Amino acid sequence: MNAELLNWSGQVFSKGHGTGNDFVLIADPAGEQELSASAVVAICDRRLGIGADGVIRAVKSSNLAEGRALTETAPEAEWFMDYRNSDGTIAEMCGNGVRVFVQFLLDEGLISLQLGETLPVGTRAGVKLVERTAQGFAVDMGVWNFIFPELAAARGVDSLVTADSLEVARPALSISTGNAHTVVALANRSELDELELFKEPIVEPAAEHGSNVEFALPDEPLVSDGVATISMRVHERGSGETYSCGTGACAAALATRFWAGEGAPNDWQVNVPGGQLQVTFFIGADGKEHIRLSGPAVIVANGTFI
Ligand SMILES: N[C@@H](CCC[C@H](N)C(=O)O)C(=O)O
Repeated sequence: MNAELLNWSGQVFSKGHGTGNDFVLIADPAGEQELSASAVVAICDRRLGIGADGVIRAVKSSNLAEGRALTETAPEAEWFMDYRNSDGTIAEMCGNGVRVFVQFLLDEGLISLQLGETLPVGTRAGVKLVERTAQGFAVDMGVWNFIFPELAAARGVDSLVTADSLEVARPALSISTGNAHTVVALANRSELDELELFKEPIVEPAAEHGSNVEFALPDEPLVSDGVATISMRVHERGSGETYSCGTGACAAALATRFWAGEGAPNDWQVNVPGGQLQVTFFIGADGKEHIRLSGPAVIVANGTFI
């Protein structure tokens, strides 16, 4: 037994996923559980631990410094999603994780939320509004921005991405949807299927703290019945290739809409190895464009560290 896991003896957890992006979830309302990087690595180890793309700790916002900072402006965000990548690094936001987080709070009896009701959730990328829907949850992910706006405006791309299976470096566009993403458009299905993502793709120039890299393939035709569809695979910063990335699906839809030009729709379906996500762009009450991400959230098991 890994010594890190012994420290967790008696702690209960749940295992869940959103379109195959999987997490170990822990309730720690009082913020008493120390979540070291090495403990996260041990928990996420798929052979020696439980196995997951990340760990999510549910803490009352008032019991965490980052949460307290948020509640000064948004006191309604009672719960904070403390998200960690499988390599132990901290990430600002997780689009799949936030849906699974709310399902976990519901299953644990920590909140009540009827269909159509919305829960404000504190994250390191601000407060996200999570609505319970018949299919799972729909999240107002807030506003987005280009990471290198001058380059994006001048050239439509801002960096080059090198991945093992691609013979030449590909032009890409970097977008923040709360966390950093770099999106590459692929030419055909075999490029997507044969993509080699064991090694981290190289992005030049890189975003300040690195980025998640999405490889997107537009459907042909891109738009059908007013909805644009793309397929995507992702190499996540701090977790490697995953079956899905919610914030990444938003970035891939945004980049493809940008490249498609005027007239591209605001409703997108993003097919990922673990399922399907819906992304919609809309104008929020603040007059700015927001992203709405919808998809399922599934808890598959509850357990106890021994
Ligand atoms: N899988 C998540 C994103 C998790 C964080 C990411 N790896 C990062 O470091 O930014 C999602 O569904 O958005």
